[in-house]
Amino acid sequence: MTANIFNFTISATDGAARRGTVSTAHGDIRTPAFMPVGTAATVKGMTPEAVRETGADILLGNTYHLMLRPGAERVGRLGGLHKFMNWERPILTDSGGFQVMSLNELRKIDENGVTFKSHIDGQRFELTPERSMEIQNHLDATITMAFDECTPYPADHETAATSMRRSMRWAKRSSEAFEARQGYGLFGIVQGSTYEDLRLESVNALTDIGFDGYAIGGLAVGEGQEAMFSTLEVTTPAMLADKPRYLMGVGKPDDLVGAVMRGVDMFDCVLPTRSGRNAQAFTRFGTVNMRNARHADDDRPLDELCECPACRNYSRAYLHHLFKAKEILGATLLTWHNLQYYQDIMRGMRAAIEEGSLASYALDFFAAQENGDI
Ligand SMILES: O=c1[nH]cnc2cc3nc(NCc4cccs4)[nH]c3cc12
Ligand SMILES: [Zn+2]
Repeated sequence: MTANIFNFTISATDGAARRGTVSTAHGDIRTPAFMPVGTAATVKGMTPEAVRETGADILLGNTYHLMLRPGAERVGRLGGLHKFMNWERPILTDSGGFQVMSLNELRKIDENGVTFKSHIDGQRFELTPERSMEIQNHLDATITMAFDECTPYPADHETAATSMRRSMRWAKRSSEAFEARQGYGLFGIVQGSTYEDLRLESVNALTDIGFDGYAIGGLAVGEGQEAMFSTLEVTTPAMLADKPRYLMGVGKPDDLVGAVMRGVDMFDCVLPTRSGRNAQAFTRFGTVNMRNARHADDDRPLDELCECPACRNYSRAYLHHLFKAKEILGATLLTWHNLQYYQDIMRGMRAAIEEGSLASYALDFFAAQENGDI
């Protein structure tokens, strides 16, 4: 049922992990949640119905791509992203800043925002906190992300402080420009690189502004899992306990389990979809490259225990053939499998938190990843 207010309720906890529900104008999100990435208003190779069948409650859309093509105002005129891509459940859109900085060489950043040239037609664009809020409003995003700067990694303390403080000024401008609507939310983004004092300063600055949820940015940028986890260990305990926590751009299956155990509720990552198109399968026993010749005569399914269409109806030999022949069906089937496997991990953790058995879930998970037969 669609709520008319944006709300987060926690139904169980297990250590630092939380089992919750985010209720929104477009339906509920069961947390811990994984958001498939739908960059250009599509989860590549998947229909929205198929994405729903994997168990996803919410998708991510990219402001940078959509503002360039087909254009934010055009999507707005056509009824917004939900109608445009036929996904009526929650959609979170990012603010565009991260992708301008990571995808576009022809960009300039200053206190006001970022200016850049389109990689499609060379047209000049400007992204500011105010323009980003306007674009995400045209897209009719259920959850809007504040406009921030992801501090490059590594960064010395002074650089990280300067970058984080600019993002906090942009967070304030984002909050002031955001058009609040019943059932819609605005999330702030914590920065501060891997410095505990800066992370705490950023959490406090965002808490003072007041957001519907809080993302942890500036991670999954090459710092490695140990530094990511130690940064989470100092950051999540300082964040409001009754608001959703979203770790941006994460991650591999073991990142998800470790981050949920450290208090994270929401995730997005291109890995399951991008790897699926590149013949890499994520399974409970580890990753499998379906282009490897050893699969050519293997009549077994990818994973006997998986209920996705790829594992129910096809063999490894067939998947191997599809990738060798560069058939589109290979990308579709393996994308479906990877997304369903990611949702199975989230389902497993949601159930484990409800039972108070997340620690043993994690032990079994890591053991199978280590010595499974793949
Ligand atoms: O601080 C951030 N602010 C706003 N968006 C982000 C997205 C992010 N995505 C990753 N990692 C996944 C990656 C995707 C492409 C290159 S790295 N880390 C991220 C950090 C941020
Ligand atoms: Zn499967």
